[in-house]
Amino acid sequence: MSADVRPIAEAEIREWIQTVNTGFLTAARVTDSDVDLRAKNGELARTQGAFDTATGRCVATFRSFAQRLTVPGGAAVPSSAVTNVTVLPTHRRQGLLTRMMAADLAAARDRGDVVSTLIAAEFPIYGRYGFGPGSHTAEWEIDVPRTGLDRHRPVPADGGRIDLVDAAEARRVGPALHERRRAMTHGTVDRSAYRWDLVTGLQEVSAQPYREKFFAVYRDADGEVAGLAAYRADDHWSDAKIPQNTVEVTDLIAVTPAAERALWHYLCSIDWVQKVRTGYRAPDDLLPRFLPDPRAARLVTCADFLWVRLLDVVRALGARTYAVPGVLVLEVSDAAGLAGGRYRLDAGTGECTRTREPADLRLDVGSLGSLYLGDESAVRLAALGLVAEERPGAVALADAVFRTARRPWCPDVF
Ligand SMILES: CC(=O)SCCNC(=O)CCNC(=O)[C@H](O)C(C)(C)COP(=O)(O)OP(=O)(O)OC[C@H]1O[C@@H](n2cnc3c(N)ncnc32)[C@H](O)[C@@H]1OP(=O)(O)O
Repeated sequence: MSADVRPIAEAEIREWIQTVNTGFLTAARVTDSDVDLRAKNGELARTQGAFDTATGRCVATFRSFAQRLTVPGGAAVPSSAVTNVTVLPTHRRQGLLTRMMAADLAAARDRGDVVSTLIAAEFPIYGRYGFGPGSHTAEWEIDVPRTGLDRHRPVPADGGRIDLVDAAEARRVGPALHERRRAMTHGTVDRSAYRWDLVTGLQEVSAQPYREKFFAVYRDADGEVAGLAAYRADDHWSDAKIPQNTVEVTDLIAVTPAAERALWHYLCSIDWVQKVRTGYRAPDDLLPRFLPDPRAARLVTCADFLWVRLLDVVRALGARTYAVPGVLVLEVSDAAGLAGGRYRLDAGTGECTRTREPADLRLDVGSLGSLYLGDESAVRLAALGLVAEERPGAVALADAVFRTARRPWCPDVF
């Protein structure tokens, strides 16, 4: 079967969304509102489709959009975020994703994007295109009675206060809070106005119907908003008429540890609630240690999350800061020919340049993507045979240079 791969036209949006829904195993029918939202919020030039040459039908989809990724030290680099990747089951393993990805990465590099990012549906898909797992995510289930928290005193002890607000108020205060957190958390990406509309129910797409939530805002002792939690609860009672509700947290944005602590305490203090599912958090989240008994928080998910593909090594490595000084010469291989070469990183000055000096380490661009945000250990990659040491001590130095005290975290799904 042959297919043409190209950006879609406006008249093809409906069929393109239907293909996304089918590829993601969602039977939802595409509505006029879905089409309008995609037309307003997607750049058609960056929205690719593959069209079967025999039938003319859209059989594969791919989209990228402009994003900002916070790197260690707090700078934000321009990223091309990849999403809505699907190939119909009838057309898989014929190279369609490979063609769409090649076109998108080349365009992103030509545009001047420093990295490309995505959240992989399955681990084995994207390594071949030069992406590496750059951050991880974790989820806990809290056994509330076991926490040891005093659930009869949910009011913050630090002079702050918590108020329940409606979705419109959450939509109003949320973006500034999210931006503050993005600037202080490497691995975080910006959240668009469109996404804010979706998570607060102001807009809805048929493939992901909105379910009502509660929103709690934390204000510190000075009255400044420093945290927001969005959550839902189910309605379970035992035969003995004992409430056994579970709270599912969909978002908890805090810009101070005090706000974070107060919101978790609040969520664990709601009458009837026996369990709290935290939603995706940082793998080194403070949460378990906020509880008098941290074992009450059982880790239920720990997996790779944000994948990073370096497109411009000089700008990428030059944008972040490093834990310790040191000079490393990296020989980076890139099968796609986009970012390969030999680079000299001076971690003391933060400068990265192309060089002809002998290499200290050899690695491929995906492994550099795994090191980039500070999550992965060079020592571990060397043990796996993914980093080769050309100068004794270079692996240990790379480990010290690249890693960060707190692990990167991307709270947003895109
Ligand atoms: C960022 C996001 O949107 S993540 C969402 C990804 N989409 C999904 O998971 C939806 C369901 N899956 C699909 O739609 C498709 O299988 C895709 C998009 C993952 C792959 O599309 P395809 O057109 O089949 O990929 P393509 O033919 O270009 O495959 C290239 C290579 O990757 C391999 N590959 C592709 N998908 C997978 C997979 N899921 N697991 C393991 N290997 C895979 C292929 O076997 C092939 O390897 P080969 O060259 O050694 O034969």
